[in-house]
Amino acid sequence: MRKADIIPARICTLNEAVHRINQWRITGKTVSFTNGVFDILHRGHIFSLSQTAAEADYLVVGLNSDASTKRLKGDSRPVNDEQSRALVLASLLMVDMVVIFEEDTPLNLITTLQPDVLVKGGDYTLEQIVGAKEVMAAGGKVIINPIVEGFSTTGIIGKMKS
Ligand SMILES: Nc1ncnc2c1ncn2[C@@H]1O[C@H](COP(=O)(O)OP(=O)(O)OP(=O)(O)O)[C@@H](O)[C@H]1O
Ligand SMILES: O=P(O)(O)O[C@@H]1O[C@H]([C@H](O)CO)[C@@H](O)[C@H](O)[C@@H]1O
Repeated sequence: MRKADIIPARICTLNEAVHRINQWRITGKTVSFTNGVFDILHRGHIFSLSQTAAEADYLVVGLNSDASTKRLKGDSRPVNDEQSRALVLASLLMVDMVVIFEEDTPLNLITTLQPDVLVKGGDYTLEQIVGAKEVMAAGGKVIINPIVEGFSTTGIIGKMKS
């Protein structure tokens, strides 16, 4: 498959994701998962995605839809629409799959995909990480990656406004 075709092919519906992950699992591969809005990509995202990718054979990213993002981060967000954010994530070397979710949280996505490793950034405590209990109950691992200080989408927007 040409590189240009590989990138959009990484953006999956939930059903496509279940099927593809089952294929990966048949060959004994492991899956790590992280989720977020990933609105204006920055080096903190790259660090978090790289940390998550390093934990398993394949990296799946749960991406908040535009409607979910608005409920979570306010009406002025996202800056970039869900298809654009999905394409940017899918174009990253360490990302193997992107699944957009409409809900307020990725709980249904996580319990459906049952990743071996769930990773979130240090802006969350273990108790705050949606899906952590379920992943650990299924024998998986939950990792909180350090925060790269000084990098956030909100901060970038603020700098652009000032
Ligand atoms: N500076 C950072 N260092 C490490 N991880 C980060 C950093 N910023 C965000 N992350 C992680 O990246 C994922 C996506 O976070 P998100 O899209 O909310 O980024 P953000 O820059 O914090 O956005 P916003 O400013 O809109 O809240 C989350 O797992 C979050 O923990
Ligand atoms: O980009 P964010 O704000 O880091 O991503 C949110 O993460 C929430 C987190 O998983 C809670 O434990 C999640 O509930 C929310 O939908 C966003 O993905």
